[in-house]
Amino acid sequence: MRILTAEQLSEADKISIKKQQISSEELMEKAASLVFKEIHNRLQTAQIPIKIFCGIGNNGGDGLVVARLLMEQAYSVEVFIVNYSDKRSEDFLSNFQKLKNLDRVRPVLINSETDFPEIKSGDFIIDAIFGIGLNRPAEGWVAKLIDRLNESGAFKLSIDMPSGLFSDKPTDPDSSIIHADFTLSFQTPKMSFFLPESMDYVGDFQILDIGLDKEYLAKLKPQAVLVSKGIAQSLYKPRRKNSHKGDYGHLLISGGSYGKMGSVNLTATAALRTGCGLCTLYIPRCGYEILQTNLPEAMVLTGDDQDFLSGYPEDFEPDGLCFGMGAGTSDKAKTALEDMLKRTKKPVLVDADGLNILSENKELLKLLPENSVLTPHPGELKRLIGQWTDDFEKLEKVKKFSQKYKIIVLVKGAYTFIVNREEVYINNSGNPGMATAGSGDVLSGVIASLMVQGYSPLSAAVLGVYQHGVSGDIAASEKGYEAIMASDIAANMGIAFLRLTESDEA
Ligand SMILES: NC(=O)C1=CN([C@@H]2O[C@H](COP(=O)(O)OP(=O)(O)OC[C@H]3O[C@@H](n4cnc5c(N)ncnc54)[C@H](O)[C@@H]3O)[C@@H](O)[C@H]2O)[C@@H](O)CC1
Ligand SMILES: Nc1ncnc2c1ncn2[C@@H]1O[C@H](COP(=O)(O)OP(=O)(O)O)[C@@H](O)[C@H]1O
Ligand SMILES: [K+]
Repeated sequence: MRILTAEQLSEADKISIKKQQISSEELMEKAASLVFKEIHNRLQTAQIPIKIFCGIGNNGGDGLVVARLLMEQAYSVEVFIVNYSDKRSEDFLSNFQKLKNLDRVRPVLINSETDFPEIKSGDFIIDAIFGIGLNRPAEGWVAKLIDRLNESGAFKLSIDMPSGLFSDKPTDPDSSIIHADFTLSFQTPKMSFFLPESMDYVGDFQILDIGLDKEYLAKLKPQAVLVSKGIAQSLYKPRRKNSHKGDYGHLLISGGSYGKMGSVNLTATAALRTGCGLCTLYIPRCGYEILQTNLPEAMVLTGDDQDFLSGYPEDFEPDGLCFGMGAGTSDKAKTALEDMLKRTKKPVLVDADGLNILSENKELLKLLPENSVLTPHPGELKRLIGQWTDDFEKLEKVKKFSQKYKIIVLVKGAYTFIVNREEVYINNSGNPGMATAGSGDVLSGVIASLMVQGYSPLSAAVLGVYQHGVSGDIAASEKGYEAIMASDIAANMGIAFLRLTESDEA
């Protein structure tokens, strides 16, 4: 699914109306009917008090259509017009008239704080105040109304956008924004749904296909692409019957230090569970017995130092390299990274302390082979690219950084962003149970394993992040969020690949 801006979407509305020879009112009726169906499916005519707050633009128009359709099914509906301006949109006005014609309803105009209705925690609120037309933060009594709705404890369903939230630019966190429990959004998800600063306003969300012109939408340059199972399936390369371990690549994982050998174990386990043919670990001496005992499938080479990573194995030509987990940032580890980068022309994956070493020694960034993959979490990212003022600026900085060094950069989080120059992918699989020590180490193993199996670094990153999340979701369904350990994410990778190749009907 492609993420488009408010501007692109309103242009697409216009083009679709023209091409499909329908009126904008008909498009609104269609869009709002989809919202109504979702509500009706869930409520099944339950007589809970529904309070619909409508602005005076087209988002408000949607709310009016939903109100009418709910009333036709004998729901208990009260409609409030958030009358902040007299510049009502045409489609708002015609739907306002249609609603008044029902004569079972008297929409209440809210013109100031004194008109606010009482809102009880058992109410069901439909928020149709502002949609993608928001052009400044909510102010005055409208802001107070939003605050009041938030404080009410009532369930809040937002149409298209939580009111007060911008779709594709930063929103001032001190402004008033609906804290939706659920958002039903039209045609495509919006960028702010995925950014850590704004995702909490959206609640769970669902996208409703309102039938905008597919041909036109396909031509638009998206802000980002949401990674779906379909995309992951299109990247997947099935294993051939006529193949042997040499066909699936030899990965060298370099990391670890005294007390942190577990990270290498996790990365290597994940890499082997993701199908690389051979896996060699390059580690400090203290890890030799640990890893040879724990993971017989991996081969182990050690450097000269007992506790820290040092040097780089002589006469060794793996198909790909993964550096950094548990490595520490000692001078020896820095030299180990430098030696590795000087010896390889193939894209590498750098994670964890490898990233911290790059942050402290920026000259090493120039040694990264083209299309190398960096996998920072926000803390590591900050050290690499510097502070940002908001999530949109962060994304722009990451794009520039990716362009400058010709590399692929992940921004890990609840939604992981995969940035390849101007191109952005957003991953939607995974769950909060994965916020646990070592799950990033597992991710590195998964991506690096795919890289040595002949996937391009970008495909490996997109498919790897998606599969990592699916594997975490399988672990969550078996164990619950709290009990997930990083090793469970690695352990479920096989099932995640089985799921990937299953058709959805199955
Ligand atoms: N035919 C269409 O264009 C369709 C539009 N749809 C709905 O239309 C919405 C967009 O409608 P609009 O463009 O009318 O905009 P909105 O309804 O989102 O906002 C209403 C108007 O309020 C004004 N405004 C913005 N920020 C404000 C603020 N902080 N305080 C006071 N006034 C402010 C703006 O002038 C804006 O046009 C979408 O989110 C969606 O819900 C859907 O019905 C699908 C079809
Ligand atoms: N709330 C969440 N929802 C989905 N995925 C998450 C969540 N929290 C963390 N993750 C995933 O878990 C991994 C954590 O990586 P990282 O912070 O590097 O952990 P560690 O350093 O302990 O290995 C990332 O891939 C991230 O996307
Ligand atoms: K809204």
